[in-house]
Amino acid sequence: MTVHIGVIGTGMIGQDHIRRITDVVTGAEVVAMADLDADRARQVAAGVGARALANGHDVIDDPLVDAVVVTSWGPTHAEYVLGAIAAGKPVFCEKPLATKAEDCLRIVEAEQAFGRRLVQVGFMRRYDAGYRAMKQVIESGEIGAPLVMHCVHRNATVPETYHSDMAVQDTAVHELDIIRWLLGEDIVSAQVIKPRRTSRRFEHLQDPQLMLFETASGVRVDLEVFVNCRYGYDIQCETVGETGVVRLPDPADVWVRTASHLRTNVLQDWKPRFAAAFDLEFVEWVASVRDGTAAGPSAWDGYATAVLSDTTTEALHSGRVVSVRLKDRPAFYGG
Ligand SMILES: NC(=O)c1ccc[n+]([C@@H]2O[C@H](COP(=O)([O-])OP(=O)(O)OC[C@H]3O[C@@H](n4cnc5c(N)ncnc54)[C@H](O)[C@@H]3O)[C@@H](O)[C@H]2O)c1
Ligand SMILES: O[C@H]1[C@H](O)[C@@H](O)[C@H](O)[C@@H](O)[C@H]1O
Repeated sequence: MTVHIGVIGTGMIGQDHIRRITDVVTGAEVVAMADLDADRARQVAAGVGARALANGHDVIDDPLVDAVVVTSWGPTHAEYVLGAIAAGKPVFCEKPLATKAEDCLRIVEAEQAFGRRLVQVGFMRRYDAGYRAMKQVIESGEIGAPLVMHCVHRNATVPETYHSDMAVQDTAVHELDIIRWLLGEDIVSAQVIKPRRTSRRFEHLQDPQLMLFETASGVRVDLEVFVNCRYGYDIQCETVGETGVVRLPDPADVWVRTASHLRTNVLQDWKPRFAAAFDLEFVEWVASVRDGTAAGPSAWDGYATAVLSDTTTEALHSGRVVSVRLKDRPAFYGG
């Protein structure tokens, strides 16, 4: 059976996912799409022989659409995810699930009322081979109980519209999810330390930021977010356990020795770094839609991450250690 997909939001990542569904995933086809920019939707739709519809709700309600992909701007996600749940259709939503934690809760409640998981959130790092291998090592007990985790998230640069709160809301949000997933427990507090700012970028931006988290069992995590590091896109993660250490590998590249130098290249953005993870994410999502067995990052993960994101933003502004106030996880989500 071919899964017929409708896409809402045909901007940068929407187009990338449409290409992925069309060229990489078997057993799926994009049949309809919409964008606030109708010309853009028409152009992208023509490229894959799909229909451009007037708006996102028409995509959800289209009888030929089996499942929905939401890749519009963050503040519009909640409306479309709630619409898909009301229509009883599986929905893949790019991060964030919603920009407000209370909207994530409304989604969690609507999904439970429907009675079966329909929502998957686009935390693609869970599909990255390096992170998967690291999780396996942690869970095998080979390095003993995890004690400390060191993370780095660097972007070469960001546009001027990027502001200090986005360091957590747009960037560190990936670590907020992956830390919980790797360690299998929740984060209970957050603190943000503001180092000297880079002089190479905007006056309004606190960059870099050093975020400190504590998990329920007492693991301490430090995360450096530096979004104007200039040299490239660099993601690092190291977990220190009682009897060993496990480290995320750098993306494979050749080492060149010449003219008394040894060099290798650094990737420039997230697209090539996580291309294979995005591919696998969609292969597995389409398979789960076909089988009716949702398995990836859930609406609850989207909610927990939104609460953590709010907590960390509060910590940035207050300069204090802020406790995370999460609701109890319902049994529906494995609580
Ligand atoms: N997983 C990741 O690593 C990753 C990477 C990039 C972006 N994202 C997320 O994907 C989403 C889109 O990001 P992007 O970089 O593609 O942005 P973008 O601005 O390139 O594209 C967003 C598109 O949504 C459209 N849009 C806005 N409001 C709409 C509405 N109400 N209905 C229909 N279309 C609407 C815009 O016109 C635009 O074409 C964001 O939530 C972003 O955080 C995730
Ligand atoms: O939307 C992007 C994307 O999520 C990247 O993975 C992250 O490194 C960037 O900071 C963010 O702006």
